[in-house]
Amino acid sequence: MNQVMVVTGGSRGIGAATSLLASRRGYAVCINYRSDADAAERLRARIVAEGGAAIAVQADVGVEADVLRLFATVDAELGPVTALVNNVGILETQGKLVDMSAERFQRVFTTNVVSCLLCSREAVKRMSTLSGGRGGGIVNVGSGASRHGAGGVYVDYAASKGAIDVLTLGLSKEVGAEGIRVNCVRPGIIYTDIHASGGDPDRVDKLAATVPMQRGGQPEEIAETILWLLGPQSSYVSGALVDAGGAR
Ligand SMILES: NC(=O)c1ccc[n+]([C@@H]2O[C@H](COP(=O)([O-])OP(=O)(O)OC[C@H]3O[C@@H](n4cnc5c(N)ncnc54)[C@H](O)[C@@H]3O)[C@@H](O)[C@H]2O)c1
Repeated sequence: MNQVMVVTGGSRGIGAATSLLASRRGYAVCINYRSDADAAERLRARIVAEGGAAIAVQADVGVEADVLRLFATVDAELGPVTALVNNVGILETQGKLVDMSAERFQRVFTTNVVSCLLCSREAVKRMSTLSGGRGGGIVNVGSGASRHGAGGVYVDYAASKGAIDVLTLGLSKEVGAEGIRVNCVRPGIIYTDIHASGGDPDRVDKLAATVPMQRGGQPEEIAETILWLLGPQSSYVSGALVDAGGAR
C-alpha cells in the first residue's frame, strides 16, 4: 500500500522542499495550501511530471471544517495518511509584547498551534494500529525560537513554537503504543519567504551571520531532516526535538 504524506503549507519554502523530496522517496503527497493555488499547482505538476503522485488541496488548517475536508479528500484520492508534516507557521511584524493585540496572539496561535492539534488529531485517527490503521509518523516544524525567544522581537511566535515542543512531547507519549512516532524539527535561520513578513528585509542575512556554521540554511536541508524523522532509519526516535540550525 502507498505511503501517503500530508504537508501543511506545502506549496513553498520548507513545505515545498519536503513535498518534492517526499515524492522522490516514494510517498504520494498532498500539498496543502491556503491561498497560493498557482504555486501549489506548479509543484503538483512538477511531481507528476517526475512520475510521482500528488494532489493540491486548498484548506486553512487553522479552521476545523477545512481540516476535516482536507483529510477526507486525502482518504478519497490517495488513501489514508501515513505521514503528516505540520509545517504551517506565520511570523508577524517585529514588535514588543505591550503593542500586540489579543487578535494577533489568537491569529498566531490558531495558525501555528491549533492547526497542529487539528491535523494531528485527524492523522492519529487514521494511523492508529489500535483502530485498524498501519501506524505512521508525524513531524512538527517548530523553531529554535522556542529555545532563544526569537531574539525578543516576536515573543508571540516564540511562545507558539514552545507550545509545539510540548505538543510533540505529550503526543508522542500518548500514541507511542499505537504505532505512531511524533517528532519535531526546530529549524534555525532558513532562506524562505517567511522572513519577508517580519518587516526587516535584511534581518535574515543579519541573523545568518550569527550562525556558528557561518551561513543560513536551505529549505532542502530541513526537508532531509524531516524525511529522516519519518523514515525507517529513525525507527526508535520519538518525542525528539531535533535542532537543525547550524549550532545556533
Ligand atoms: N524560515 C525559517 O527561518 C524558519 C525558522 C524556524 C522555523 N520555521 C518554520 O518553518 C515552517 C515553514 O516556514 P517557511 O520558512 O517555509 O515559511 P513560508 O512562509 O515560506 O511557508 C509557510 C507556508 O504556510 C502557509 N500557511 C500559513 N498559514 C496557513 C494556514 N492557516 N493554512 C494553510 N497554509 C498556511 C503559507 O501560505 C506558506 O505557504 C513554519 O512553521 C516556520 O515557523 C522557519
